[in-house]
Amino acid sequence: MTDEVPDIHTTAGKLADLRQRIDDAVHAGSGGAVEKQHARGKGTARERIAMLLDDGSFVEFDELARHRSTAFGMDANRPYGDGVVTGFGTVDGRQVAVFAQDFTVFGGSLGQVFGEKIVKVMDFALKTGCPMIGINDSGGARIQEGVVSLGLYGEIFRRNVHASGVIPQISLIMGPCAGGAVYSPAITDFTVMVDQTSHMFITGPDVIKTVTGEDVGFEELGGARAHNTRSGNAHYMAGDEADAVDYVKALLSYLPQNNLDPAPSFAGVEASLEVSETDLALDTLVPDSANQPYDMHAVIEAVLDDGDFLEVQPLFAGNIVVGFGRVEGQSVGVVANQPLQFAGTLDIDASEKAARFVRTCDAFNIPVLTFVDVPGFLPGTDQEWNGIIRRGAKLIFAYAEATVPLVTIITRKAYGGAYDVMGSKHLGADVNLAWPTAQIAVMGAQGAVNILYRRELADAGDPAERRAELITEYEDTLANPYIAAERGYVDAVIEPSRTRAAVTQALRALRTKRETLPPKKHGNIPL
Ligand SMILES: CC(=O)SCCNC(=O)CCNC(=O)[C@H](O)C(C)(C)COP(=O)(O)OP(=O)(O)OC[C@H]1O[C@@H](n2cnc3c(N)ncnc32)[C@H](O)[C@@H]1OP(=O)(O)O
Repeated sequence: MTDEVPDIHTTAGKLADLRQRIDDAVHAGSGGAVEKQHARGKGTARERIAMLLDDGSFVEFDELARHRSTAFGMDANRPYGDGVVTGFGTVDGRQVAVFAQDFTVFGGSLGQVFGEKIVKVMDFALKTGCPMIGINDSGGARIQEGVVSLGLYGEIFRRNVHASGVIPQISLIMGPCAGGAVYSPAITDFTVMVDQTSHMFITGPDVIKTVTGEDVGFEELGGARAHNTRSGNAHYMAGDEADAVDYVKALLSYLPQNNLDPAPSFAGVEASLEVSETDLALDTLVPDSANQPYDMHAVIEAVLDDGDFLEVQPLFAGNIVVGFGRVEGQSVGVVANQPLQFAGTLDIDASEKAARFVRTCDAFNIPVLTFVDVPGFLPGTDQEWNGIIRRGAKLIFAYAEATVPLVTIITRKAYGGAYDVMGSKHLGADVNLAWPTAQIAVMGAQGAVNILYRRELADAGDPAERRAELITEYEDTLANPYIAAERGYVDAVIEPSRTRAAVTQALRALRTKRETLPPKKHGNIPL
């Protein structure tokens, strides 16, 4: 831009003045700050928005907003935009609202005007019913503005809560996100972090060192890997910013604009119900030995269109697998026990991961497919004392209150309380199917025989031989799907190769499902 001061008494001058202000806003961060940002492998707020939105679709709000703070000499530095870029645009032609915190201006710290801009765009998303995408890269509450900053955080959290279950909310963490600032992403539906360049924590390494004496670095404490593998706070660990943005776009493709919209569907896709080669492979998937694992991904991919499965939280609680796919072009959510990890047992992390996912699907009108191979809950004092009772109950709560179509397929084990929990008929599933390899019982044969025949085994001449006989008898009598089928607890026992066709037919029939729960203020899910 030229240094020439435009004559604002003329129309041409007024236009030139506007252009100059816009240019100043676009270049609010200093050259040095932008260079530092790029050197860290990070984009600027505007570069990130450009990566997310369809070309030329971005419409900005409050580009010329500036802070009114005078403390600590702040009045000498009043950049346009105040460190956050907000507005709306489209992703694959569908509207989204967006804010991107700009670390190159005041470290992306949140002051009053910054906060008001975010509040405004959130209100816009809620009243127009479009997804809200937040890009976080910030030093947190703007220290110079004190409690006003904290107030605005509270305003944002309240809107996150009110928007929860109404519009999809997705957080990208692309830099620091510390202190109270973490609670906005925590309330949103999905949090995506970038490996090595993003951090989230309530208290940082220095405070931790002072208070507890622990030595821990940023990355170990709150990096993308820590939150994707240990805490479960994040849903995807991206290799870089482009990967993170691609994941968010993929997520959006499965989600409706809001809770009043049906989930996206690619009209005109009609699945063949003929058994295909991929379908046939399922007939030989389950090993003869009940102790041998197999990869549940094979089943999921055989059922979903083109085998496309977008896994959510793939690095956390691998004993349960959750994610999105499509059946006949229609979005579905998948919840599946994974025999490859802890034999697919349910523990606290798996229960909470699946419960949140089922509730996300239910809020956004996405049918849930559940694949069951679960030997029970993970035993141990660690699990009991950390609250597997109340935390495992969340999964029951989530299934029982879900009113979207629920289709459950038992591939092998469905033992004990875990049988009930995993999308059983009794919790309200619509169509329940079992493979002939299903074992639906109170417990596995070993445990059952030890309890039922303790005295007989103690007295037996050859206890090992007698135990083997009793185990076979138990397996032949109880560890199968037919007792459940006799009672209608499963609607049909099907050959594995018929699974895709059976699921497709079930979902076709359930498209018109309407179910409502008794009116109430809200349930009281055990938190
Ligand atoms: C509710 C809450 O949010 S509580 C949390 C309050 N926030 C904090 O405690 C974090 C404070 N900030 C920091 O610790 C560091 O700035 C970090 C770790 C976030 C980033 O460190 P670096 O990448 O080295 O960046 P650096 O510290 O140079 O910050 C960049 C600029 O942003 C400014 N800045 C960073 N955080 C803040 C803040 N919270 N308030 C005001 N200015 C800030 C810095 O003063 C610096 O300004 P300058 O370029 O004019 O010198």
